[in-house]
Amino acid sequence: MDVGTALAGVQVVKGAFLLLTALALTSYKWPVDKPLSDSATCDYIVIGAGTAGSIVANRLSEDPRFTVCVIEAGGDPPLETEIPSLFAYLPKTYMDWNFTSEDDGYTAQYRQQTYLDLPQGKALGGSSSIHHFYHIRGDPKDYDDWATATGDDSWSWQNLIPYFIKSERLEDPYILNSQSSTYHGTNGYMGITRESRDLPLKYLEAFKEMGHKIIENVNAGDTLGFFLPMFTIFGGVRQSSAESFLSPIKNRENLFIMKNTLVTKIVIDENLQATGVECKTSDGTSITILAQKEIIVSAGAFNSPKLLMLSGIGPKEHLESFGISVVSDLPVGENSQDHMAVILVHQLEETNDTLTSDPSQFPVPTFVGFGAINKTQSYPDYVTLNLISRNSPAALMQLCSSVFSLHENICAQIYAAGEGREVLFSVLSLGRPLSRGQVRLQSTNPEDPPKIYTGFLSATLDLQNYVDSILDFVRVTESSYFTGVGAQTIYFDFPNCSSATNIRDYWECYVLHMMDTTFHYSATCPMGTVLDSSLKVVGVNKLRVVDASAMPNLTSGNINAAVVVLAEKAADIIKRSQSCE
Ligand SMILES: Cc1cc2nc3c(=O)[nH]c(=O)nc-3n(C[C@H](O)[C@H](O)[C@H](O)COP(=O)(O)OP(=O)(O)OC[C@H]3O[C@@H](n4cnc5c(N)ncnc54)[C@H](O)[C@@H]3O)c2cc1C
Repeated sequence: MDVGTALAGVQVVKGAFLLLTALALTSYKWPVDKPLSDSATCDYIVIGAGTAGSIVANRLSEDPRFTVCVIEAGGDPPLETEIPSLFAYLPKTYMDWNFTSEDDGYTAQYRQQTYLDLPQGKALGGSSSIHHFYHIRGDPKDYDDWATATGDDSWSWQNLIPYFIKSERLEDPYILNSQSSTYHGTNGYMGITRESRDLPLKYLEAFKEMGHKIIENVNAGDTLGFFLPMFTIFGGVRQSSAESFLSPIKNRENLFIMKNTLVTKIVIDENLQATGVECKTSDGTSITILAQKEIIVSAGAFNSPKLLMLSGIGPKEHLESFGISVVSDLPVGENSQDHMAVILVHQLEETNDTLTSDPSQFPVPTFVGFGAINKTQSYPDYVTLNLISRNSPAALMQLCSSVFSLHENICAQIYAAGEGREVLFSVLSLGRPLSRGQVRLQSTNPEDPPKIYTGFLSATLDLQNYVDSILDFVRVTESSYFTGVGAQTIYFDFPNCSSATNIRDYWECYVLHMMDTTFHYSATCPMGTVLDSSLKVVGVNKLRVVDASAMPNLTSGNINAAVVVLAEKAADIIKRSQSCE
């Protein structure tokens, strides 16, 4: 099979899903569309019903005295978003904003196109309706650094634990009977389960032999080691924020969700107070909705800074270059962070068995590792998500070319490696990269995408840290299991790397060829500079940002759990400020 055939197969399945979507099989689950008329007034307006927006809308509408209006650019998530094994079919569809990175002369230079696809969800649930289910809170240091950046200790790991607990409904007898059960909730809205297949266990032992710990519960604060991850899957169904936080409250009378409606501008009056939003409805009509109390921007790490900038909040020079009057001169869009992925592939034992896929589970057995380069350190430098394939070259091809978009020559080599073999497909990222990107306006047209500069490897130390992390990770080939089955690291044949004279040079070159995103866009409107520690936009009243853009820094590992905890705490802050009025 070649990449073209693999992608054509994916397109056929996507086409079939599109036909199914017309039947609206799952529409009964979601809140009905409640279109608002021009000049309608709500107490709270929430822009975007993604991971964060759905949570904020749920918590604020718990108080029946207040009306909460949610304006979401996308529609209902279709059936295929619910089924865990189908995640590879969700990007590059109408549920995706289909953003791409700018060609910065460095990112993705060795791909067919010199940009990266940056999928982001456009539906109720936002990116949690298309994400990959890993539920990993990150390291305590990540949150303690939030507390330092904001000068507010309530953002520390210890002080956020009650919010993690509040959101969760964990179903895992082993963890719930262990000492770390106190870190988990069993009554929250968001169902959580854990990898239960045995296949990853031999890998955990192999990494243990190399000096890594096997961690029982990475979400309890001790992160350095390898472990079976938790997932936002429950009862075989995706636990998007829409499924978890909106579906159960779809009949609340004070909750108004307007779907397929794009917010184009935040209206800010002469007293620097946010008073409403301009939007374009599904039939193209422009209307204004007014907010009595507050506006909460939860449009995600690319669209939130774009919307602020279109509304006059952002770097003065940049806004003025588009003729936008400056309301508050802030470094919006300047601290963009993401986990750059490097794909590593190991070929293991021969096998004719193919794993039977259970649609209700994460598609393949998986394990995760947090490693440190400096072995005396107590927090991780790198994170690896590891997927196991057995005699399934087509599944590997889908990962390579559809989930990620690597060069077709590389995908062809991965396909060949997977025929009749077990393969370990690993996604390695620095937990806390130093590189920073930027989000900028392309134009003043709200329908144009923003310009996104990933900034990957712009901090030169990151490249060295990737190489050190890879060298630490691939030591596993010396373990008994790997040597026993004659495992091989796949050293791809990159023409540009032929001049590498030593292994470090080769891995440097490798990183440049095998880079992609892990979809953890964040920190573009961070607390500490753009926002204060209660997520209020500096210099503007009645306006907060609550989503991945509000993080001062990335958390190690996948970030959905961090966005959830941020939104839970934000809702509490807003409710408390209400009761003080
Ligand atoms: C492909 C993919 C895989 C991922 N895998 C994982 C994983 O396995 N584990 C993990 O922890 N994290 C994962 N993530 C990351 C995680 O899902 C996101 O970080 C998280 O969902 C971001 O939440 P958010 O609230 O900031 O934004 P989003 O959830 O993206 O929500 C933003 C919402 O705002 C809406 N919106 C935007 N602009 C406007 C506008 N102008 N008007 C109206 N509505 C608007 C959008 O349509 C969207 O619904 C993944 C992400 C992607 C894309």
